[in-house]
Amino acid sequence: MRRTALTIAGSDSSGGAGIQADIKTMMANGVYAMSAITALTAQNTTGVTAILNATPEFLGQELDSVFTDIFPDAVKIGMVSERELICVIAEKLKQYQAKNIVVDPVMVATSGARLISEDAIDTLKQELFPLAAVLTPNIPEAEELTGMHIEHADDMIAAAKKIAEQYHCAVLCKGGHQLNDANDLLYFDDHYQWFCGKRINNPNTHGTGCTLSSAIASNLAKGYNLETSVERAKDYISGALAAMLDLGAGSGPMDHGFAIINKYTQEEED
Ligand SMILES: Nc1ncnc2c1ncn2[C@@H]1O[C@H](COP(=O)(O)OP(=O)(O)OP(=O)(O)O)[C@@H](O)[C@H]1O
Ligand SMILES: Cc1ncc(COP(=O)(O)O)c(N)n1
Repeated sequence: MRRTALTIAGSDSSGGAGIQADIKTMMANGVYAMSAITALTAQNTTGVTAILNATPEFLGQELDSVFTDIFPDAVKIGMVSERELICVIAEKLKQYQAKNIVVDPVMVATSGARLISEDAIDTLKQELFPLAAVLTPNIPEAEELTGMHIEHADDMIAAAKKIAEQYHCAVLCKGGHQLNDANDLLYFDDHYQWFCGKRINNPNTHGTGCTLSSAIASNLAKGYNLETSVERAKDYISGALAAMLDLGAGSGPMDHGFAIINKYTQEEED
């Protein structure tokens, strides 16, 4: 039977991050994708110009519609910018006993735009983190969550441990951007494991965080354990970066469809 996954996140009009990246990733990873949209963003590869949040009532109705019909085998949570929206998500996830929850604590876009209000970060920690199977902060997010300064690989271990112990969940601290790009640290069950990838020299990294967390959720939905899901997700994102899609004037999107070459696309590609 086809496995299913739900993304609860914001829409990116340029299609490289957010809901659009999540759905493309889930499809490319072989699961049926569903969405509950928390916000519309007017955004492209150079920046975010406007954000329109869903109302908490509407988000609740989206979640009811999904959970009462096609129950997701995994849930990925991305951009949620307001406290009331976070509370509705937590309430519904508990009500429906959602499983395999991956929380990407999205705070700032690659382009620099802030995607969560300051006061919502505490609510995110209190309401959503304890429900997560795994949290996937990047280095600035891990710094914000711990108050620590992360400069070396050892700092990533210490920060991930601190977050994991505080919220009783696994933590994948992503090395991207600042430190060592392709090396991510998974802290779980009182130990850690590095997932080392080959750094791909591609400036187009818009949506890497969304893509990685959705690929992890997809693999959890298919029944893989956490370590295997992270390994497979890294393999997928490396392929999407290595395809060297080059679109837009800023940090462009990856090629989420790099692995889906079939009779409908082959003729045009040749
Ligand atoms: N140049 C690169 N080559 C290979 N892998 C990369 C590269 N840059 C990032 N990654 C990988 O992409 C994944 C996402 O990490 P990253 O730190 O970019 O997340 P993020 O900062 O949340 O992303 P974003 O905010 O851009 O969406 C990680 O597995 C990371 O190792
Ligand atoms: C709707 C939405 N969600 C998440 C991100 C973060 O992705 P990135 O940091 O790659 O811009 C984004 N830009 N837009």
